[in-house]
Amino acid sequence: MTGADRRYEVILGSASPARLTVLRNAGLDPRVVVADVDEDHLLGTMAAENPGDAVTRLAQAKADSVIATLLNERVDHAASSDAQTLPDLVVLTCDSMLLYRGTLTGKPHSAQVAIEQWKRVRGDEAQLLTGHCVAHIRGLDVVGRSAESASTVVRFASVDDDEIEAYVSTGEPLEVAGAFTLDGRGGWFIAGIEGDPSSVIGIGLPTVRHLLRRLDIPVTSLWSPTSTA
Ligand SMILES: Nc1nc2c(ncn2[C@@H]2O[C@H](COP(=O)(O)OP(=O)(O)OP(=O)(O)O)[C@@H](O)[C@H]2O)c(=O)[nH]1
Repeated sequence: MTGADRRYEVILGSASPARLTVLRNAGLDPRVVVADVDEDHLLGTMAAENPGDAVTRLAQAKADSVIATLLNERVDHAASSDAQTLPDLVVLTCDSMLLYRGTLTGKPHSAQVAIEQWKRVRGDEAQLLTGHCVAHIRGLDVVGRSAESASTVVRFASVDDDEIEAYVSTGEPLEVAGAFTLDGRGGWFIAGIEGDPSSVIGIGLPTVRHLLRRLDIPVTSLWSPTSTA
């Protein structure tokens, strides 16, 4: 049986509504299983790591957490029937951070930090890094894993203080990496990007396609049936 013939269930190991929307708009209908990872603690142990490797390691840690949850589910199921009869699982996890002048930043979490972030980057450019991990589970075994990061140059417009205050007051930038959204109100203030827009929003479609191909899984075999089919 080739990768194109097998039945898969896609698992998005993320609480990110943006990642879910990107995947649904791109033809997948993932089940969400949120990872339980202390990202700040893990990041603290990776100070010396290359930034791209750091976000990839975070994505892999999220994958480890989600895989453990899924295998526990399956072990319970296997007690009552053969786990081999279950569909294969494709697990997707990510971690996004902004790299600016050598410093990685995640979500601001507060208005003050978001305002400071915008006043630093306005009129300048930075890289939005997203680490990706793809894992393939068959029965009770992880039969494949691949991971890599994607980098997109983001050019920030020369926004004025009033625009920054107005944007931050919406609350939108507080819980997104780099304190901006490309596909939301932040879009007014992004002068341009060089690279994959989906990776900026949270999950890079070309990167995931490439990682799936490494596991001999065509992304088209994961697509939901089209309404015209
Ligand atoms: N809508 C939108 N969200 C963005 C953008 N840039 C970053 N984000 C979000 O910022 C968040 C980055 O934080 P992460 O730690 O990678 O992910 P998370 O939201 O904590 O969710 P987990 O995957 O469960 O850790 C993600 O939810 C991204 O989707 C953007 O341009 N648009």
